[in-house]
Amino acid sequence: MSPAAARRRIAEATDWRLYLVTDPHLGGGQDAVPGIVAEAVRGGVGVVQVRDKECDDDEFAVHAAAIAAAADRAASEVGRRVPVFVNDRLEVARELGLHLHIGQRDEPLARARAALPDELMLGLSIESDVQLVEALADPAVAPDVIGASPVWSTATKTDTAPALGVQGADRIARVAADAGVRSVGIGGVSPTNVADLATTALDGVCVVSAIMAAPDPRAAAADLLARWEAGRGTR
Ligand SMILES: Cc1ncc(COP(=O)(O)OP(=O)(O)O)c(N)n1
Ligand SMILES: Cc1ncsc1CCOP(=O)(O)O
Ligand SMILES: [Mg+2]
Repeated sequence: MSPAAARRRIAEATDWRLYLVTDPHLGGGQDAVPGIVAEAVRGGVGVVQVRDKECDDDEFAVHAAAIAAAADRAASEVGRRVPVFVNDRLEVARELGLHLHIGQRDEPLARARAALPDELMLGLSIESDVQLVEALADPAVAPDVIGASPVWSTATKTDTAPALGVQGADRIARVAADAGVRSVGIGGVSPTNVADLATTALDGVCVVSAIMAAPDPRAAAADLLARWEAGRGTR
């Protein structure tokens, strides 16, 4: 099997329903994050992204390696595979052999795809229909997953494009699905609105504060997943 085919297999086998993006501030500091991630995986998180906008690449690499090890251990306890993405930092993703998520103002898509080993997934933030058309134009460099961003405005990240809303996220998810690309919705997702997104064509939701700031990350993850499933049932 070619590395690109292996990557497609990983994307197909991944449970995208609940995707956690880490935040050391909300989690009580970098050292607390691996434990939170492990608990969140035990609660049902299927994908993790390591995000820290402040530290340098060397510190980030140590932090990401600790999170990836914690996610792996917790995933094997529950008999699953949980892919780990690095936010923004291409060189760290390459160094650690982790997947990469980039946004519209990060490394250009074609350059990131060319620099990332073929077996590693590439995620891309999509803020508009036009951005998605551009991202899908060349299947050789198209992302493996997109983050429809932001669905709702959020205090966790204020330098975002205007909110897409449920309908905007659904429109983007449908176009992505037609191209065989997975999609998750990010921004303001909480227990009170996750079921609304489950009625769309999205493959899942992506959260930061709903898990990182929760008193019990495992219970928070299980609750979000149960509400997603309940909403999915009404589709
Ligand atoms: C899954 C997912 N979707 C969107 C984003 C946002 O990425 P970006 O716009 O590059 O912003 P930062 O996260 O880098 O501040 C994401 N991280 N993950
Ligand atoms: C990283 C990111 N990208 C778009 S919104 C966002 C933050 C989402 O955080 P929360 O889940 O706490 O609203
Ligand atoms: Mg980014």
